[in-house]
Amino acid sequence: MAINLTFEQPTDLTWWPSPAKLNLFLHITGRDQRGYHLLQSLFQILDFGDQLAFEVTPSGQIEMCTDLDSVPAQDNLIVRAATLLQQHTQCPLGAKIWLHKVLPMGGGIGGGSSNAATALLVLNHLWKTNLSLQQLAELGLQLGADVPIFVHGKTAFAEGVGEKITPVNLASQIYLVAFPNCHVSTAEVFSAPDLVRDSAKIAWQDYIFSETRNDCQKLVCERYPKVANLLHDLLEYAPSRMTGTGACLFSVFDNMEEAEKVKNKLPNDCQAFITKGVNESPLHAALAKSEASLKLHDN
Ligand SMILES: C[C@@](CO)(OP(=O)(O)O)[C@H](O)COP(=O)(O)OP(=O)(O)OC[C@H]1O[C@@H](n2ccc(N)nc2=O)[C@H](O)[C@@H]1O
Ligand SMILES: Nc1ncnc2c1ncn2[C@@H]1O[C@H](COP(=O)(O)OP(=O)(O)O)[C@@H](O)[C@H]1O
Repeated sequence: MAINLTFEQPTDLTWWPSPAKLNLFLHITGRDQRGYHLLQSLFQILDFGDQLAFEVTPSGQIEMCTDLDSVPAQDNLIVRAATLLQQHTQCPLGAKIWLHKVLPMGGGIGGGSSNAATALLVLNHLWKTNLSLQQLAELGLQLGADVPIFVHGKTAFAEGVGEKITPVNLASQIYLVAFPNCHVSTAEVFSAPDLVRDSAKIAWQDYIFSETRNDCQKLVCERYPKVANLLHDLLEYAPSRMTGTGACLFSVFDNMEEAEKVKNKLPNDCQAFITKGVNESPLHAALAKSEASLKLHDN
């Protein structure tokens, strides 16, 4: 059973990264038999995100410690990921899991999916359940289309509903990510009759930011004036676009100073952060370090 415990941050546990992503472009190229939208998208992993801490317990219980009141424990993607891994591997162990949330939820920056991937990867490590990245990605796909991207932990070109992944190396750029203080439901966007669904397929090698789009952006801007207004402001300063099905927007910069100047001009009620794009998830770097140190201790 999953329960929410009082939020008390541990001081002596390792905090594991759970990074955000951007969709540098998002083209809708059709639909599959279920009606799900077939996409082409460039997922950029960011060096910024939530953090999770884990304590392995012998009880078999999954316990969530968070002040995130809006999501009941049993619906939390972290608990769902832990339970899925536990059931799939018949692992008798449990875990107490702390979440330090900084990413806006339902903003198209993948916070929930990333949290699920961090839970799968770290518990697989701590419980020694030894599933491969591919097996974890397949489990993760049951929780959400973007979970496999975060499990593989590479900036990547994705097709299908996000499960066909080709890692790509992008030059690191600086991103200002801004949340227009409104939530856009993915289901609402994908059920809109006037959504563009017939973009021509491209080869990712041909990717140039200015020649790609987010096919959901026009529709979201028409329905959500807050998104349209913030995008209008950002476009005055830098190349800018919506990520995922919104509502977050991002602007691309060559350096932190320029990004900082624009961030300072944003309205006060607009949550925003500046970070750099990375080709490998900070979680994978942390896991590699931890596994290497375990091997050192074993020898
Ligand atoms: C389009 C992306 C790009 O990153 O948007 P964001 O969620 O990040 O904004 C994601 O792949 C979103 O995937 P995910 O976040 O798992 O979608 P869900 O919330 O499960 O989808 C809600 C509903 O949207 C529809 N849906 C979702 C994904 C998809 N490729 N086609 C769809 O038609 C389905 O009806 C689904 O029931
Ligand atoms: N650990 C979690 N973090 C964020 N959202 C979660 C979590 N668990 C469940 N959810 C639910 O998933 C939804 C989508 O979250 P998120 O991944 O942050 O958005 P998006 O897919 O738009 O990037 C949230 O609105 C929330 O109801």
